[in-house]
Amino acid sequence: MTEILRIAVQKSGRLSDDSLKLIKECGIRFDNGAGKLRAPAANFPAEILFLRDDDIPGYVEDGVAHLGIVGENVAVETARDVDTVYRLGFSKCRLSIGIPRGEKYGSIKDLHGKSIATSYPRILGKYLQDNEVEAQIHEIGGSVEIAPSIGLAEAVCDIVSSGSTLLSNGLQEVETIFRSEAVMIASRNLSDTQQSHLDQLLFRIKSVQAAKNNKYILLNCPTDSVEEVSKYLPGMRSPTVMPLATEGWCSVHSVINENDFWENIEKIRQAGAEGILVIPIEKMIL
Ligand SMILES: Nc1ncnc2c1ncn2[C@@H]1O[C@H](COP(=O)(O)OP(=O)(O)OP(=O)(O)O)[C@@H](O)[C@H]1O
Ligand SMILES: O=P(O)(O)OC[C@H]1O[C@H](OP(=O)(O)OP(=O)(O)O)[C@H](O)[C@@H]1O
Ligand SMILES: [Mg+2]
Repeated sequence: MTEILRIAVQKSGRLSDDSLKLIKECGIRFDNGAGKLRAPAANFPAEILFLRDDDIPGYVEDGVAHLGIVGENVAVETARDVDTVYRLGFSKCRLSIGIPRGEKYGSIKDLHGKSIATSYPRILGKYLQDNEVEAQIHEIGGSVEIAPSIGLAEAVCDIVSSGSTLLSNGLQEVETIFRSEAVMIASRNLSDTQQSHLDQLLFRIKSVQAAKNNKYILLNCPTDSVEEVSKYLPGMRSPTVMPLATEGWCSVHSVINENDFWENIEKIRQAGAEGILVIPIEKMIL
């Protein structure tokens, strides 16, 4: 068995750019020249395969690819025997039911006896079954939102992000049945060596994501305020505090989480901080 990791990514589509960016941010270099469907990594025991996203779970199940990056919607719909090893946080979208705009909608029960066009018959079928609704599922490969306007079905179930595709096809979103983001899936029969390569890769991904979720912050504050300011800047262990040349003032350095950023910045300012600088972090090793 080959000991390198074959990582399958979408060749061209919504997942492609972010998947390749993530691999590159993990320090893995490869040459993906135009039209190339396989690219060996120069500095990691891996090879990148460029495939149709729907095919990726099957390749990973068969062990032809060892890892894959797909939307969770595809991972669940294809129902292959693979492990979801990491949620990657990009390509967030939802699978929703849409009906012609202006039509009345009370609950999913309203779809009883109707026909619904979708590329996700398994996820939709389970949702309908769980809600004891009997509807006719009409499976189509794409351009699903066109279905009601050409008389193919009375409702649709497709991916929604901004909602603009539904809107421009005269549809309204009435029910969200699944929330998705890109996930990394892995084959269930990796060798010990491949598992250790995967552990290394996941460690790098976590470091990249931690860096994205945090900022490095530097500020000046009166020495008397250091304790109050530090309450909002726990940092990785505790903030670094250094005296300024101006007596009675300090410089405080720390890390601040993106989610708490605006709320904490306001409190830090009220505590007397000034000259606040916020700098992106490239990697963060936890
Ligand atoms: N509008 C969107 N916003 C965010 N994520 C999306 C959006 N549309 C799709 N996705 C996510 O990206 C994945 C790939 O979408 P894309 O439209 O590129 O697939 P595709 O047309 O089936 O591609 P392929 O040609 O590889 O089969 C989807 O399975 C979903 O997880
Ligand atoms: O809510 P929105 O922001 O409009 O996004 C939803 C649309 O995005 C996807 O299609 P995509 O544009 O990737 O084209 P495709 O149908 O060729 O895959 C999806 O199939 C929807 O049609
Ligand atoms: Mg596809």
